[in-house]
Amino acid sequence: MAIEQIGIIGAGQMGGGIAQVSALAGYKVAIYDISADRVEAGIATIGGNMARQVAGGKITPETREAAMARISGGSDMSVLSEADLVIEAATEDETIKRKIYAQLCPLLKPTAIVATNTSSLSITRLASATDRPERFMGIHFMNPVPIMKLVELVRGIATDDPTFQAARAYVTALEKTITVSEDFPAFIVNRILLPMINEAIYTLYEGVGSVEAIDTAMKLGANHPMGPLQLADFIGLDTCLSIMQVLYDGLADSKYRPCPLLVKYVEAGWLGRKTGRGFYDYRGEVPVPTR
Ligand SMILES: CC(=O)CC(=O)SCCNC(=O)CCNC(=O)[C@H](O)C(C)(C)COP(=O)(O)OP(=O)(O)OC[C@H]1O[C@@H](n2cnc3c(N)ncnc32)[C@H](O)[C@@H]1OP(=O)(O)O
Ligand SMILES: NC(=O)C1=CN([C@@H]2O[C@H](COP(=O)(O)OP(=O)(O)OC[C@H]3O[C@@H](n4cnc5c(N)ncnc54)[C@H](OP(=O)(O)O)[C@@H]3O)[C@@H](O)[C@H]2O)C=CC1
Repeated sequence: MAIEQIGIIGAGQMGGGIAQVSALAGYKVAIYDISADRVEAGIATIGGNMARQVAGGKITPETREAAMARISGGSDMSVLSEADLVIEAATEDETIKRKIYAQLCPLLKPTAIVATNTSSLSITRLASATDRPERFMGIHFMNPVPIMKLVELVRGIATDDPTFQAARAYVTALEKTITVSEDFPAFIVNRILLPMINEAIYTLYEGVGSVEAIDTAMKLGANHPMGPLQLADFIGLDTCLSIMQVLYDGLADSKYRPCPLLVKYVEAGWLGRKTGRGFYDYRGEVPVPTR
């Protein structure tokens, strides 16, 4: 089926990024979040990010204006009722996602496809919380969406071929590269990346190195664009912890045990950049390590 309108659930960093690239590729986009303020702030951030793209010569001011005009949103879920493809990018919590699908499905066109941007959760299990498991799958973008080239596509056990092909056509129109992953905990990228980040947090926890030493070591010693603790703050420590918990529970192997220090940061509400504090404190002019 042809996809023209995209619905996005969650106006956070991922929902905003997916809305941005979709609107720039010519799709009409409706964003839903629980609070109208959150939707407004999300759309303002997209405007700011597109302004950076204009300043960098990546897009013209006219392209930005036309893309912004294709984006709308609200805190009433009915804003998604005309969507051909809804991409859920709400908090990485299975209970939240299941509640969203229960509310969403009755509002949708029968032909609409529902996708999740989950970082780790079982696509098959999430599909079973919808009225359309055959038209449900994982479309997993990477952060920051406008920059990262990769999108993982993940079928659930019931996903049908037209759904998979429609998702493939949509991601191709965004000029992203696709990898296909089987439906196992955290798929490919996060199965490999998150244990590395968790190990960096253990390295800090055990006093092997400071925040700065660990990040400098991996930036200059392994040529990573960001140090693992900087990247954890960028992803969001709540999301990192959820992914480790899904790996630990789903694969039943103690090597995935979330570091207690990661748990402590999340319990403190120090979730990284999005809350102003994580392994670094972002509230001043330059990020300052918190340990
Ligand atoms: C958790 C999951 O489920 C899966 C995941 O996503 S895991 C996380 C995967 N992501 C990563 O590993 C990211 C690692 N980090 C990087 O690749 C880089 O540090 C980075 C691309 C994020 C930033 O690169 P940088 O060179 O340090 O920063 P910066 O100069 O600010 O940005 C580079 C360019 O991207 C642009 N940019 C960054 N974020 C942007 C956004 N949201 N929208 C538009 N443009 C953006 C900047 O404007 C800049 O453009 P110019 O080159 O034209 O100036
Ligand atoms: N961060 C990353 O690097 C990546 C994350 N992902 C996945 O994308 C999804 C979103 O992550 P991310 O954008 O980082 O998270 P954020 O915390 O930035 O955004 C999540 C958004 O969902 C909203 N939300 C919470 N509950 C509901 C609800 N019931 N209905 C609608 N919206 C809701 C939140 O609102 P409020 O703030 O008010 O709670 C927030 O605006 C997660 O599944 C995550 O695993 C995938 C790839 C990369």
